[in-house]
Amino acid sequence: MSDQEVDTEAKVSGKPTKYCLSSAALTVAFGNHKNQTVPLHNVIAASYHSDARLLKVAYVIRRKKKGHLALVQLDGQVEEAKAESASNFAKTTQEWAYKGIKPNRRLKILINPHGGVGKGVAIFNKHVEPVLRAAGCSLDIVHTKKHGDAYDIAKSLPLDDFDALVSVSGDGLVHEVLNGFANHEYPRKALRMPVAPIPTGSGNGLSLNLLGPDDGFDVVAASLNIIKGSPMSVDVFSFTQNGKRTISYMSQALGLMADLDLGTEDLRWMGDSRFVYGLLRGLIKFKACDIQLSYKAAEKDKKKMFDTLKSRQKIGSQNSQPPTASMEEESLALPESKISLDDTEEWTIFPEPLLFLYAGKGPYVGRDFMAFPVSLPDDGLIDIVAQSTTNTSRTDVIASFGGAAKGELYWKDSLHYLKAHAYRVKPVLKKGFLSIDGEAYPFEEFQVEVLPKLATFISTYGSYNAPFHEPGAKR
Ligand SMILES: Nc1ncnc2c1ncn2[C@@H]1O[C@H](COP(=O)(O)OP(=O)(O)OP(=O)(O)O)[C@@H](O)[C@H]1O
Repeated sequence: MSDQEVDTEAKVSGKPTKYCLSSAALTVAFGNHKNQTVPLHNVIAASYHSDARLLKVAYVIRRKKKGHLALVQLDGQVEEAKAESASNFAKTTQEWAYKGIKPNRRLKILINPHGGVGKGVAIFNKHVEPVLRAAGCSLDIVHTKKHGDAYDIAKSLPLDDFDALVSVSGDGLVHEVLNGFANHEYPRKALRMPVAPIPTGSGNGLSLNLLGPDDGFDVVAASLNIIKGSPMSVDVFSFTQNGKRTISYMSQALGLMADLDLGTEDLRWMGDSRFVYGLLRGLIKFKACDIQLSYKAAEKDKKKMFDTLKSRQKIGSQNSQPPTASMEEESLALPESKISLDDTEEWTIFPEPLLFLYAGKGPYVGRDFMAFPVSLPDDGLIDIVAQSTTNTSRTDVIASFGGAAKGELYWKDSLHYLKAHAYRVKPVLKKGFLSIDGEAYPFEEFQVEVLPKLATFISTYGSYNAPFHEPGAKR
């Protein structure tokens, strides 16, 4: 045992068990079983209860290499002679497991019982609540009863009573929460409240972006993120339509990309497969959506955007900590729009008919589609993807969707990809779908502008966790 290690022993279910703690991991050896080594990040609680001489340790581990995380709670009976060592061990484990992280977080939890295939409550009760309770979090749980409840709760949330807001839902409820915060008495302070998803909707893009493709649908990984993750500042968008401003945090879609979401509501029973079905249906029709797109571009060079992403990934979490706001700043209103609706200076009108327009932040918009692979949480820009119907065939576009889950569409010459400060859409025809963060909005003229670093999510990685490579690159 080195200076950096602490150990103790106890009996778990009558079996002698050895615990060894290093600065990186906890190792547990039960009787003759193989040692279990748990990274400290996955250790969520350790305590010693002198009255019953009980050492309690809780962590989450993957039982199979590619399996989901599962909660392990060890209650070890400690011999009298080992009481002091067990007590020190518990204290040190708790300290090391929460280095730089606030333990026992106070959580406001919103559950949409009807999100996705309607299993949100059951999943929360069985898999999420036990983990959060084992970590000593305090839970204030509300089941939303209708559309709009999450907005109202966020709008009047007593901000000092909670460390984070947890949304047991899909991406739609988070849209409501952020808009509730934007209309709070102290909107800036409200938007600094860290928000984290437990993925139980049909669209769970936010969870995929924060946790990555392997863990994005793992509700225990999402719980661990809530317990151990750090606040990460993110840009959001000001979406103005008919003089009304709404906050969008993820995506705006028109044409094929809106049809596959809003045009497949009747196929909810399919879970997120309905998006794939909608995509194929739309690609076969290959119908242009009649809109005029214009934007204020910041960058169009795909290689440069890719290189910026890679250098940001190298810096990792150092960049992501939210700046602390002063009291005066926190009581300010939301920032005003900087770009007026009639501004045309440095604006470009996109000249081609569009199969779809997709704009947003966060690489994944669904499990099967990394739409914005070079998106960054806080570059102050919005990524815009425009697929024209000229100079490309239906077969080419269908073929290019083969690599959509890995963001490979990005490299196709026929796909226009750019980063912009703002953009504007004017529908030419009357009929169509417009999806804002997966929610239906009127198919009417609108403008979108970036509001830098206004909202806060809880993140384990300090940026999005979406693996994206150059074509042919070694993995
Ligand atoms: N009890 C409820 N009954 C009906 N709708 C609700 C309820 N609670 C919330 N909603 C609404 O359900 C919508 C979708 O929420 P959620 O984020 O959970 O799922 P989603 O993945 O975005 O969409 P989906 O409904 O396709 O699963 C939101 O607009 C929200 O306002």
